[in-house]
Amino acid sequence: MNRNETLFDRAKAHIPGGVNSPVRAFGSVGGTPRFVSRAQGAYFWDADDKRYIDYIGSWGPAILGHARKEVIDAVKAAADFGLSFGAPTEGEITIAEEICKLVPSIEQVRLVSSGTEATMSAIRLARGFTGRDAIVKFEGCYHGHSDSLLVKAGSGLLTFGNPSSAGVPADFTRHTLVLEYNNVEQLETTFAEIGDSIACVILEPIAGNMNLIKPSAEFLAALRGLTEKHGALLIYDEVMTGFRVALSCAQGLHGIKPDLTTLGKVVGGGMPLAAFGGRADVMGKIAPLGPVYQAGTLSGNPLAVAAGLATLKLVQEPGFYETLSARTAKLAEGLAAAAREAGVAMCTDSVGGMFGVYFSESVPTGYAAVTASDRERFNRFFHAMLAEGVYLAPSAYEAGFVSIAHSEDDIALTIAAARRALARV
Ligand SMILES: Cc1ncc(COP(=O)(O)O)c(CN[C@@H](CN)CCC(=O)O)c1O
Repeated sequence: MNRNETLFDRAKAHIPGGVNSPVRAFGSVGGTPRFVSRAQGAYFWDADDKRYIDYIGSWGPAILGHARKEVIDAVKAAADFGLSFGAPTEGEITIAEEICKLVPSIEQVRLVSSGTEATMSAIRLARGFTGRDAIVKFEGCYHGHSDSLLVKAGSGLLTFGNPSSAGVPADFTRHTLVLEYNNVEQLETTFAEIGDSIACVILEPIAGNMNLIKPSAEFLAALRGLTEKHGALLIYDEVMTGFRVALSCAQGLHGIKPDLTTLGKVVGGGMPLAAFGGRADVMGKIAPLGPVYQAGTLSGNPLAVAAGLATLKLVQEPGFYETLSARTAKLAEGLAAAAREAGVAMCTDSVGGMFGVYFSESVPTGYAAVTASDRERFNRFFHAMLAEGVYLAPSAYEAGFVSIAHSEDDIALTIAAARRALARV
């Protein structure tokens, strides 16, 4: 056995499934997870000291590449002054000011420690602000694992959701309606029927948890118009897209002003920091100002704030997103060209530093199309690329991520590896 296999066996003795987050177990693609021993820039090395070009980047946070010196130094410096105080610090003010400057729809922001906390809190706030219980999400969008969001679509259009996880009482999901992403007509019908009882609609404004799926302009316009008309709040879950697709986030690309936004991943630079924020009148309902309770021992943790501030400073460097987007597009186009040359039905898409690889004839526009793609062929491609030293997301239903540390050479090496891999799948 190699060291990854030995470590996986050892991990399973005391950690359920051997991992601290399910997707890491390679359950969807099979095989043995790679245990990271160290990482630097675009690369990580596994327990057998094999190098991989990393296209997960911690599922989005590592937009600067791993172990970026300025971020590491900021965390080290902060650590010398203490790790956590349970009392306010100036750094929390500074990062709140930076987030509000970069995301104009956010007038007030509360820091938390994970995307799940951010979306759970934003939904509770929307319910508290509107006095309504019903919420709307979309099939294929993931917003973390709070009970009211672990829901699969009900049988009919206006039938509320059923739990998608054991341990979630049906009662906890009976206020959650699950609709189809990009389905404008269904959205219009739903709001016509029950719009005045909907507290909020939450969506990934560019989906990344059913692979990369882009919204149509009509869908975005309908979301904003209908929520406004019926007094429901529009929550943009930008945990993945925030500062990933553009400095102004997905909402800046769309020219849409949501009522609330959730952030995570990039905003914490790889440390446990996430946030929810938006309209001041809505945020004014959150404790200690208002009746909606929310709290956290490690919220606004000084080391996480230091990593986030260092990251937000560096992504504002001139040309950062132009370079990142161009590199990511070059990768996506190169992979698609390699598939055409190999006669393999694989296509790609990208936006900012995110990309999607689909084993289908055309780029999917929603969940049903993604699930119709050739997952088995993706799994073979995943392992062929792993053997080539390229680490893609271990699931056909996840997006990939490029960092500013991925060089033109890394992109060229990846495309060359794909040519060899596609000949074998
Ligand atoms: C749009 C969006 N919203 C919320 C979350 C939950 O964030 P966390 O609780 O994992 O920090 C996520 C988490 N994303 C997954 C990647 N598909 C995290 C990886 C994992 O679960 O291990 C997200 O993508």
